Amino acid sequence: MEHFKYDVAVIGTGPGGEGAAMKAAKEGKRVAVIEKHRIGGGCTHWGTIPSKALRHSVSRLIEYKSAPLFREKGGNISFSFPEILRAAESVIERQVKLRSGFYQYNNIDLIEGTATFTGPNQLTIAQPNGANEVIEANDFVLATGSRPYQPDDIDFNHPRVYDSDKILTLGYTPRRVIVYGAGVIGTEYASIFRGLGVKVDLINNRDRLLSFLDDEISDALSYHLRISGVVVRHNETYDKVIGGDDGVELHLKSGKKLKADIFLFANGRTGNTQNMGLEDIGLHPDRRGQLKVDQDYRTELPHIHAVGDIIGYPSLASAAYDQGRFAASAIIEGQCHHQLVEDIPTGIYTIPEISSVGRSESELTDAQIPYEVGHAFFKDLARAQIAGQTVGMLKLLFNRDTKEILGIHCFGERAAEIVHIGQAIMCQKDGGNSLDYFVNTTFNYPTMAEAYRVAALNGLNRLF
Ligand SMILES: Cc1cc2nc3c(=O)[nH]c(=O)nc-3n(C[C@H](O)[C@H](O)[C@H](O)COP(=O)(O)OP(=O)(O)OC[C@H]3O[C@@H](n4cnc5c(N)ncnc54)[C@H](O)[C@@H]3O)c2cc1C
Ligand SMILES: NC(=O)c1ccc[n+]([C@@H]2O[C@H](COP(=O)([O-])OP(=O)(O)OC[C@H]3O[C@@H](n4cnc5c(N)ncnc54)[C@H](O)[C@@H]3O)[C@@H](O)[C@H]2O)c1
Repeated sequence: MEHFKYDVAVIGTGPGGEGAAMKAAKEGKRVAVIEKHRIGGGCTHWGTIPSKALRHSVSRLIEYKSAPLFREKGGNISFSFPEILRAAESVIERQVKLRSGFYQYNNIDLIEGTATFTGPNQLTIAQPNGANEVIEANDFVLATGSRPYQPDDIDFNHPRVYDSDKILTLGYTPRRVIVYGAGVIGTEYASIFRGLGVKVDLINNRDRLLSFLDDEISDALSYHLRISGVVVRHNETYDKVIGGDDGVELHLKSGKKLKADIFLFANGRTGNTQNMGLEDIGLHPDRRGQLKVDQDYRTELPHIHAVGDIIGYPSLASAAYDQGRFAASAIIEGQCHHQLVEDIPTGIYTIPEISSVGRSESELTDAQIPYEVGHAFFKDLARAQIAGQTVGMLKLLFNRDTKEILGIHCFGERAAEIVHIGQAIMCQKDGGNSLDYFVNTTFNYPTMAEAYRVAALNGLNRLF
């Protein structure tokens, strides 16, 4: 039987799938995209977008409560978790509408259903109406994302036990939450719940928070989470989680016991590669559901590419979109002419927000690179004082001989935006990457960007 044949079939409409589909369609390929849920992927529905929208509502609430002008007027504003969820849902709907349009305008066939390989060049798509559609394609891009890792010994069906997907169904504001896992997801959700006034225990199975960050930034996060009221416990591992009618108990291997209204497990993710017939065509995901790819995002089968969370690091929406485009260009041109930037920026939406690009102090010390440090504290910037956002710091690490910027580390309001100013200078070639830029340029005043001038001068003053 003849099946409909495409040049490229993309599975998943998260950032990875979207990047691949758009690039292939723009280059004139006949493209099909298969999605089992709704357009936008985990990024829009369970990951980046909802968590950032929740965090935005909470940080505005904190800002309102701490602004002297509003405090003088009185009025005790508070939000429930379902209320901030509703605000997030409205963003999700706008994203779905926007992204659906992209597929339509670019004449991409969108097929609703779950895709399984039934041959090296064939997909069978189980559709919601029970029908199966079979399509064939010359090339494939797998962009099926990831899901929360769920260890077998924790009962995620218990109504008080949540992961980062299920938490988006929580219908009330708990009084007390245990967040297990102090990676990016755990620390972001700890900030969200604490900002709502919920008592939070954050359990970390390592010895510091987000150890990939510069130590000073990681210490600042610990300090600010702690003074906001989050109880952070390091070097702990769960022994068992017991869900009851009136609460959930966490028993730690160290012998400690904690009780809360809900338990949020946020410790790791697994790639969505199961039940896709991959093994039948010769592709074998590892124990975390991830696939290996080469520099052109090709799996072991050269006509099947994989991007985004299913290939592991960096597992970011930002990177997944680029990877999708690169994979499509490899299909079209035979190889990728671009790669992800070497220094992938980090944007962590805790309260305070964190962002960095480039190397940390300990990495530079280990590499024996002679660097110097320039600091700017938000409390000393006019714009931060006006905005009442005085918690934060920008730190520039630069080569003391060449003044080349080696690392930018920031925490505080809008850190994830601020870091990109420095990133643009850092990636200049032929001497363009120099601290001097920030001293010799004129900044708008008052701005947060001015932090670069302050930090650069601070650093230069340390040279002798
Ligand atoms: C709580 C949380 C917060 C995050 N915050 C950030 C952040 O602030 N910044 C950032 O850059 N990244 C963030 N991330 C990571 C980011 O969301 C992911 O890296 C990104 O979504 C990965 O994109 P993707 O295209 O690989 O997959 P996804 O966005 O997960 O999309 C995969 C899609 O494939 C579909 N699919 C799966 N299997 C099939 C199948 N067999 N057939 C058809 N369709 C299928 C799924 O339904 C889904 O729609 C966060 C993640 C989480 C969980
Ligand atoms: N602001 C952001 O950029 C942002 C926010 C949230 C999440 N994310 C992305 O989501 C990813 C997941 O975050 P996280 O906080 O859950 O985890 P994490 O990456 O910090 O990992 C937590 C721990 O779980 C382990 N682990 C991971 N997957 C596992 C698996 N399948 N089985 C067993 N152990 C596993 C890891 O080794 C680690 O010890 C991050 O890597 C990040 O890229 C990004």
